[in-house]
Amino acid sequence: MEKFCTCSCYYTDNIFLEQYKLHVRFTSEEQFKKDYRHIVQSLGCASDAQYNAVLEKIHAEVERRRNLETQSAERKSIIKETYKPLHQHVYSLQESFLAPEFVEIVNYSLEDGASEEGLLELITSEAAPRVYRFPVFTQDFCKDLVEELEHFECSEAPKGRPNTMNNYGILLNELGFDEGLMTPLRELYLKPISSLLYPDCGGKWLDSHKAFAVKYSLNEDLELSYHYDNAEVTLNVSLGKDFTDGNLYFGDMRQVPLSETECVEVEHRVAEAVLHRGQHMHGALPITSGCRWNLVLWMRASRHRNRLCPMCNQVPRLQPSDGYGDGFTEEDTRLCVLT
Ligand SMILES: O=C(O)CCC(=O)C(=O)O
Ligand SMILES: [Fe+2]
Repeated sequence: MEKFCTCSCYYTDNIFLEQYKLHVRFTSEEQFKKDYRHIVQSLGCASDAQYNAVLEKIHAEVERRRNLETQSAERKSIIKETYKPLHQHVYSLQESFLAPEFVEIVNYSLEDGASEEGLLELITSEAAPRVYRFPVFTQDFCKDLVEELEHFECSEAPKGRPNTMNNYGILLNELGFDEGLMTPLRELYLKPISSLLYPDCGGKWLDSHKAFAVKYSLNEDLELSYHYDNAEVTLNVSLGKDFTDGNLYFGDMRQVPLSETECVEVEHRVAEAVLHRGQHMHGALPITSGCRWNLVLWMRASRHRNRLCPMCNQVPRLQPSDGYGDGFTEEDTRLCVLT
C-alpha cells in the first residue's frame, strides 16, 4: 500500500465544542483566548469555570487525536483476537449483497464512452444539487450488517468512535471491514461512478477512505450538526432499522456563507445511498423515534487533496501515518515536471 499521511492541522483545527456547536482552532491558550473568548461568551460560556471547562475539553480532544493511531491499532488487534463475529459473511463483498440497479450503473460507468449524461439517465434521483440517490445493497444485507454492528456494540470489545461529532458510531476499519468490504466497494464500484459524477472534486483519483457507521437513538445521539466531511466524495447508505425523521439536509459548498444558503432535505430510504461531494455542507435532523444506522464512507483522492487540505485550506503539512491517515501522500514532484 502507498504510504499515506495526515495533515498536521489535525492536531489544531476543527475541534468541535459540542456544547456550543462550534468548530474551533487551538494552537495556544493565548491564541484561543484572542480568537474565541468573545464568541463562546456570546454562546453562553459566561463564567471562568465554564471557560476553563472548554479549555479542558480541547486539551482532552487534542490528546485523543495525538494518541489515536496507537490506540486504534491496539483496539484493532484486541478485536481480531477476541471478537467473534455474528455474521462472518458480511466482511467480504459479494455481488449478491448489491442491488441489481447499482450493479447496472457501475457496469455502465465502466463502459468505453460512458458519460455523466448517460449515467444520469440511469440514476434518476438528484436529491439536491449534485447529490445523487440510488439503491446500493439488498435489504437482507442491510439487516445482516446492522445485526453484526449491534452484536459488536454489545460485545466487550473496545470501540473507537468515528469523530468528535459522533458518540455512538463504529469505526469499521478497527472491526476488519476495510480489506474485504470497503476497499473493493470503493475501488471496483464507487470509483467508476464518482469518476463520471465528480471529476472536478477528485472523483477519478479516489485512493483511500475512512469508513464508519453512525447510530442515532432516543437515549443516544439524535442529530448531527451542520458540517462538511474530510473527504472528496462521501457515500451515505441508510441501513435501517426503524425510525422516524432524522432527514439529512444539504446546504451549499463550504466556501459559501450560511446566510446565502438554502438547505434541501433528503430523506433516508433503507438500502439506498446518497452520494455527495465531501465539501458540500450537510447535517442530520433529529430522529423522533426508533434507531437509525447509516454506513458512511468518506472517500479521499490524494492527488486532489495533496494540493489543498480541505480542513485547513492550506498546502498540507504532512505527517506520516500507519494506515490511510487522512488520505494525503508524499508525491514525487519530479513526475509533475516530466509529464
Ligand atoms: O447522520 C448521517 O447519516 C450523516 C452522517 C455524516 O454526515 C457524517 O458522519 O459525516
Ligand atoms: Fe458528513
